[in-house]
Amino acid sequence: MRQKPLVGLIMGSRSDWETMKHAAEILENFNIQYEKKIVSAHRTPDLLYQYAESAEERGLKVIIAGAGGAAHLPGMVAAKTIVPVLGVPIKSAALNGLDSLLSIAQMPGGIPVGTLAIGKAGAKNAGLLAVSILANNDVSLKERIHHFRKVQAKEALVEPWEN
Ligand SMILES: Nc1c(C(=O)O)ncn1[C@@H]1O[C@H](COP(=O)(O)O)[C@@H](O)[C@H]1O
Repeated sequence: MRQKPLVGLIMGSRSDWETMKHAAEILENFNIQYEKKIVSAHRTPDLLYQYAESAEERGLKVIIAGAGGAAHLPGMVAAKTIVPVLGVPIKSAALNGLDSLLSIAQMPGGIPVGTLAIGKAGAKNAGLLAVSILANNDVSLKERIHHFRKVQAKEALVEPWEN
């Protein structure tokens, strides 16, 4: 039987997938059950409400939301659920993602969104943060994160003149 998704990976547009696929890659590498979906506060507001309102009872533990420009998606999702929301600012063409970053980060007190860096690194880190949150209740996942960090540290020291 397929397990229920623990992480919801959503994005405002299909054009965000190039960035958000880096979060998906992390979730897949750690073998986390997740679902992915295009949801937009602007273009599909009813779907957004439905998605956010049902997230908790559907068993989602973390939502990763990527959006660019007037990036209202993460904040609006957070307004409608108590499931933790991690926001990924997509690098926009007009303002290089600074618009996305500020739209996601500058939430009013009371409705938190954990904001990551702009673009690929932010998406990757959102995936890793979701894994860390889930690992609080999963010892074997914790061990795998420790292993990931060890491998990463080793790789960081590979010198460019080595072959
Ligand atoms: N920021 C939002 C929201 C939202 O916040 O709900 N919905 C779409 N968008 C963003 O519009 C940008 C351009 O979208 P298109 O490429 O589809 O024109 C995308 O980065 C998307 O996240």
